[in-house]
Amino acid sequence: MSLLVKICGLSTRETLQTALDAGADMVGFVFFPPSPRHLSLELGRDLGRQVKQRALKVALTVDADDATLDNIMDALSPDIFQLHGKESVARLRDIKQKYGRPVMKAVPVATAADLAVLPGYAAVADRILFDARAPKDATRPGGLGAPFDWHLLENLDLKLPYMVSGGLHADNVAEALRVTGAGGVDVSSGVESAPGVKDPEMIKAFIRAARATQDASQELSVR
Ligand SMILES: O=C(O)c1ccccc1N[C@@H]1O[C@H](COP(=O)(O)O)[C@@H](O)[C@H]1O
Repeated sequence: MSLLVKICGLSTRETLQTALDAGADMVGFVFFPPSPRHLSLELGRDLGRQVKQRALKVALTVDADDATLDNIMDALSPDIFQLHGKESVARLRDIKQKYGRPVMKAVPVATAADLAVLPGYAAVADRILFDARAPKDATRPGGLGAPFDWHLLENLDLKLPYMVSGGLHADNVAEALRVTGAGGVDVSSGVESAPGVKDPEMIKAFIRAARATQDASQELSVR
């Protein structure tokens, strides 16, 4: 299966276009006011139209209530919800049922014990996103540019597609993929020049570096 590359936290027409032209499979839009990447519904609507089905639109939310999700559905009509808070398995089930969209559950990782939640989520989620666990005093549960110990995923037996995120950038994405065996990668801070400010060249470099790992493994498999 081909590698999925997600560029998250896009907030301008220019950088969204860069991500689309560079071949991002998923483009992420953050609806979480404390984030420097938070989008208004109006901007979400505008950027969503620009995607024109060239990539999957991902709505990132954190413990959002139904009223918030209703508004995001109306503005962006996301292809996937990325649930990055403490949403329960029951809440995932409700969201899937009410909105008819797949859900990608972010699982914060700091130690092996953090993986104990997987059987519960795996029964309902469509995809898992492993991210570094944020420090207790962080203002947001992700998008902090911090990696986790990828070796914790080395012997993972998960019958569900999964992606990895947290502190990825063009120079470490190949190693993250090699160690974790993930089917996709997600980046925000690693393609920014400052929090919330995406850099077109860094976006292109990240996608190139991720795709290069895929090209290398395809080359090996035909030998
Ligand atoms: O991007 C944010 O501001 C954000 C806010 C709240 C939850 C998650 C957020 N971002 C996601 O966090 C991971 C890791 O990001 P980074 O590359 O380390 O900056 C990624 O999945 C983002 O989608």
